[in-house]
This record gives sequence, C-alpha cells and structure tokens, in this order.
Amino acid sequence: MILDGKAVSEKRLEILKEEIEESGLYPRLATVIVGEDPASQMYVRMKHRACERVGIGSVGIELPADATTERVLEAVVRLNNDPDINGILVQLPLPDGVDTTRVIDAVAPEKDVDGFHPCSLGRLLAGTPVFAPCTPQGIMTILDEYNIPIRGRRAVVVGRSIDVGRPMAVLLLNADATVTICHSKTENLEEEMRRADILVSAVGKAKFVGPEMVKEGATVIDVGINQDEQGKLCGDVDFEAVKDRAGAITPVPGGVGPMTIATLMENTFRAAKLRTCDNTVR
Ligand SMILES: Nc1nc2c(c(=O)[nH]1)N[C@@H](CN(C=O)c1ccc(C(=O)N[C@@H](CCC(=O)O)C(=O)O)cc1)CN2
Repeated sequence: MILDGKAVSEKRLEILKEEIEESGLYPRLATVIVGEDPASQMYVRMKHRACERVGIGSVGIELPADATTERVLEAVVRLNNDPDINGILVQLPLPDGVDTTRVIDAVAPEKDVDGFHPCSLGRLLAGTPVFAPCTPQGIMTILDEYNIPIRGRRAVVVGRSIDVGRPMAVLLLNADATVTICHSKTENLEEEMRRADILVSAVGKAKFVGPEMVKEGATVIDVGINQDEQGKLCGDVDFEAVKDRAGAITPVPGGVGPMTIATLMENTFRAAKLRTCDNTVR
C-alpha cells in the first residue's frame, strides 16, 4: 500500500480551512529566511501558499546570506514582540555563519510552531506536547489516517537529528511503540532495521534503504530529500526495490514532505487558539 501523504495533507488542509473559518480567528505566521538557497526559498513559498489556502495570514522576512547571528536574533525578537504574529518559522538550514541553536532558542515558546525550541522538545519528552516538530508529527498523522497499528509494535528510527529522528522516536514511544534509534555508530544496522514493524529513515542518503533491510510487510517511512544520479528528487529508500516487500510505504515526492507543511498550518492555528485562551506554553 502506498501511503499518499499528498492526499492526506490535502484532506487535512481542507478540514483546517473550515475550522479556521468557524473559529473567527485570523492566525498569522511569520517566516524568516536567511540567504538564497533555492530549495529553502521554494519551501518558504510553499508555506506561504498553504497559509493563503487555509486562511492564515503570513509575512516573510528575508535576510541576506551574510547576515550575522545578531541580525537574525533581532528579527526573531521583533516577531516575538509583535502581538499580530502567532507563529514564527526560521527556515533551516541557516548559513554557516549563523548560530542556529541561539536563533532557535530565541523564538518565543508560545510562537514556536516548528517545535524546535528546547521548551517544545522538553514538553514532547514529558508526554505533554504543545508543538511537535512538523515532519515527525506529520508522519504520525499519516500512520493514523491509514490505521497503521503502533501500540506494541517495534519501531526503528534511523537518524538522530533534533528536527526529525529524536522527536520521531519520542512520538512513537508516546504512542506505545517499542522504539530503537539507530545512527552512524550503530553496530549491525541492517539487523536492527530488519526487526522493524515501522521503519523510519531520516538519513539523507539517496536510495540508502534496500529490500534486504526491510522486514516483509513492514511500514516504511521515507524522510529523505535527496537527488539521484540524474539530479531527480528521491528519498532514502530505493522505492522500486522496496515497495513490494513493504506492507505500506511513503513515496518521495508525495509522502512525508506535504505533511510537514500541513502540520505547520495546524500548529499555527493551535498557536492562535492558545493565545485566545490566554493559555501559556511556558
Ligand atoms: N524551519 C524548518 N526548516 C526545515 C524543515 C522544517 O520542518 N522546518 N523541513 C525541511 C524542508 N521542508 C520544510 O521546510 C520541506 C521539505 C519538503 C517538502 C515537500 O513537500 N516536498 C515535496 C517535493 C517538493 C519538490 O518538488 O521538491 C514532496 O516531498 O512531495 C515540504 C517542506 C528542511 N528545513
């Protein structure tokens, strides 16, 4: 079975649009992009388009590639203090000269719709999430939409990044999976991967996952955004080779990516609702 993230995201965006309309709220998202990386520019454009579609206002702050950390922090602090802004998203990766940790830590937790602030990650770990990072939360939504069982299942997450691997593992754990995180120093990686009922690959290597790493019937989630030899977008999973062995699999494109954006919209609406209720996330 193909897990169609594009279709799920379309459905979720339509539902969200209605919810926003009914709420009478006008949530607002601010994006911050530093530099001119074409992929980042495209993702930010996609986010603004999604905002427009569901009834979220958006503003874009563009800073030059040689902007200092202080300059980026200044922009974030201004947005923190702007009562008209509910959510702040700093597009990653930032250029080498900018201290990413300081920038993420500067985002006000109640506006942290990307879910990368230590406060958001801590709440996720505590089992009381407010904003979970969009990619892993989007994956949980796909699993839910397709009724993929999680409780008691063995989940293996390959990759331990702060934005995907670690929060993914915690979300699966919070949903009662038995979770293993694998990374570059894992011994017997293939063996670990072959034990997975749910295998999430967030490695960043084109066609890294072959059929020999996948248990028959497993659910395979591909978080990779890579290019193949022809320069074409592809995931971490060798889709053609794995699809018949997997019980369910996300494609790239059309899998996890669209869910990242749909989840960002949901988080932004949540931020607006929390403010209306005067419900602090600190
Ligand atoms: N601040 C953030 N930065 C980054 C995040 C993030 O969640 N927050 N995630 C990624 C990039 N990303 C969003 O920012 C993102 C990547 C891919 C897609 C997507 O829908 N991709 C399409 C294909 C698009 C194409 O044609 O290339 C798909 O997979 O179908 C959406 C968002 C890193 N940075």
